[in-house]
This record gives sequence, C-alpha cells and structure tokens, in this order.
Amino acid sequence: MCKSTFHSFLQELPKCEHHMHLEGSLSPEVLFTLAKRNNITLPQDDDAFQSPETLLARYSRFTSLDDFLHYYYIGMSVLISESDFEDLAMDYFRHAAADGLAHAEVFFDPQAHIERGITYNTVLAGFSAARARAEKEFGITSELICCFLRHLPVPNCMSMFKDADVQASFKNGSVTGIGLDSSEKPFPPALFEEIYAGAKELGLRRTAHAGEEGPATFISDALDVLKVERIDHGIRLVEDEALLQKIAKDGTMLSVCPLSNKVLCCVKEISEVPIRKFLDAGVKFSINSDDPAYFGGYILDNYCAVHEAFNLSVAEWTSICRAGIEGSWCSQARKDEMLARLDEVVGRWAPKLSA
Ligand code: HPA
Ligand SMILES: [Zn+2]
Repeated sequence: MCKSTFHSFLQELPKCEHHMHLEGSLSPEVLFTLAKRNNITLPQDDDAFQSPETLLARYSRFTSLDDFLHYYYIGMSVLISESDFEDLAMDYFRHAAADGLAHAEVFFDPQAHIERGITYNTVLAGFSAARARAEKEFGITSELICCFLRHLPVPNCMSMFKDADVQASFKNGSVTGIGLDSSEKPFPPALFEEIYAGAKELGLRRTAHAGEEGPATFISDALDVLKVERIDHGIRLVEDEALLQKIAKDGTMLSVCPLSNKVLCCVKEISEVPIRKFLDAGVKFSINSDDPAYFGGYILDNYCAVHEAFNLSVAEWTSICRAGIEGSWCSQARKDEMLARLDEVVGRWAPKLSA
C-alpha cells in the first residue's frame, strides 16, 4: 500500500465514484448470511461455495469478465427483501465513508432481480432507503444508475425500459441515468440504440461499459450511436489514437477501475492501466472500485494501487479528483462544496507532500 502520509492525503481527498455496481459490494460473508436467512441453496457442485473463505479464494483466480459474472449472478440470488438491498448498499456506503468518499453514482442491475421474481420497486426502495441514510449518517451524496444487461435479449431490455414502475423512477428523479453492463464482447452497443434514444428523450443521463474487454470501436459506437455522456472502463481507447484525441478534446470522462482490470486479467499489472497515457493526453477519468467485494478493494485501495504503480504528484491527484467532481451528475451547488473541500485538503497537504 502507499506510504502513510500519501495514504492520508488520498483518504482525505473528496473522492467521487462513478463506477460501482451495488450488487458487486456483496461480500462472501454477507452472501452466506443472506443465503441462510433466505433459504437459498448455493450451488452444491462447485467447491467454491463451501464457505466464505473458499469463495473469496476463488475470487482471486478469475480468468475473465465472464468468469467473474458467473459468480456475480449466483451471488446476487441471495438478495430477496427490501431490507436485503438496503443492508447491501449500507455495507458499501460504510466502507466508502471510511475511505473518504464524498459522492457516489452507483449502478444496479434490476433485470437480474426481476427475472428471479423480485419486483423493481423492492430493489429500488431498499437502495433508496440506503442512499438517504448514507447522506444523513456519512454526508455521502449519491445518484442511482439503472443498468441494462447486454447479454439478455434486447426486447427483454426494452420491456424493462418501458415498465411503468421503471418509467416512474426515471420521471420522479429517483433514478438519474442508465448504463449498460454484463458480458461485453458478443454484445455491441448499437443493439441498444432505441433504449438510449428513449432515455435521452426523457432527459436521463447516459453511460455504458465499453472497451473493457471489447474493442475501441465499442467506445466510438457508445458515443456516436448511444450518445452516452461517459464511458465506463474505456481502457482499450489506447488502441485508437484518433479516438483518444477526440475524447480528450471533448472532455468525455472515463470511469477507470484499476483493481478490476487486474483481477479480470484485462491487464497483467496495474502499471499497464493507461493512467499515464490518459494524464499526458488530457483524457479525463475517475478512479473506481467496480465490484469491490469481488476485486479485493474499495475506492481508496484503487487510489493507493494507482499511486503505488505511477507515483503521481499532488498536482496530478488534484486534477484527477477535480475531474471526478466536475464530471459528476450532481447539482452545481454540491460540486462547489466538493471543490471547496478539495482546495482545503490540497492547501493543507501540498506543503507536506511536496517538501
Ligand atoms: O466490470 C463489469 N463489466 C461488465 N459488467 C459488469 N457487471 C458488474 N461489473 C461489471
Ligand atoms: Zn462495471
């Protein structure tokens, strides 16, 4: 981990997280507890499910995004009641508060629950209750991003988009935007053009996973066809220099997830995540935990891993943190608060760290 003084500086920075799947904050401990409470039988034919310890050990051997997703979808099958969803999100917000998180824009995967017979409103009510508590108890503000599962048939995604309860949550502001996640390579962004056009019409914010395992053309398609405002992951942008320059010029933000990239074998080492390249080219990005309970770390662990690998300066960390605040989908008043806090933290730490 990073040296203790830098660690304290990174902890105190008013960090914004834009790429965190609430279902990905389900730890093996909580998974086993909920399985017991809700009478869910975990797979008997996979030794990984013998105990929380064996499951955690399996998480350290993921070979790809799809290998992880297999466990991710089994894991979330233990979530049944509104309070299960609230407890799950509170577990995340508690970790995030300890890490000095100021603001979170979090994903959730309703289709994965609806197809198990859990209603959209059960999921939404649990997560909404946790968001309100996180603001009151920890001062963490948050927004919800409803994701579409790209491995499911497009009509299934469209019917969720059109569902009356889902539409109500879009219109009453309890959900801020939409995202696109799950298995990437066989499912190009353009499949979801109609849904994204409908979301734009409603004034929703729009983002999509692209260029994690999939090619750089998925990033340009997400921008050109889906008209997204952010790109989730986007590390394969380095394979297209012209697109990289365009994204830098337009100020489009990427939500980069370093520990995730390493654990899912998208890179061999954190030093291969194109942090230096993005900084030098002026590409805006935030640093995020993705699925913290599966990838071995919350937001501060990701900041520390980046610091270990790239030894960034105070000025570079300040500009990453500022880009995260400015690229958030919260009110300008909230951004101004976080920017003032950033100035205060940097003003206090810069003399000590630059000496
Ligand atoms: O990193 C991810 N990529 C795609 N889908 C996901 N669902 C949870 N995490 C991820
Ligand atoms: Zn993700």
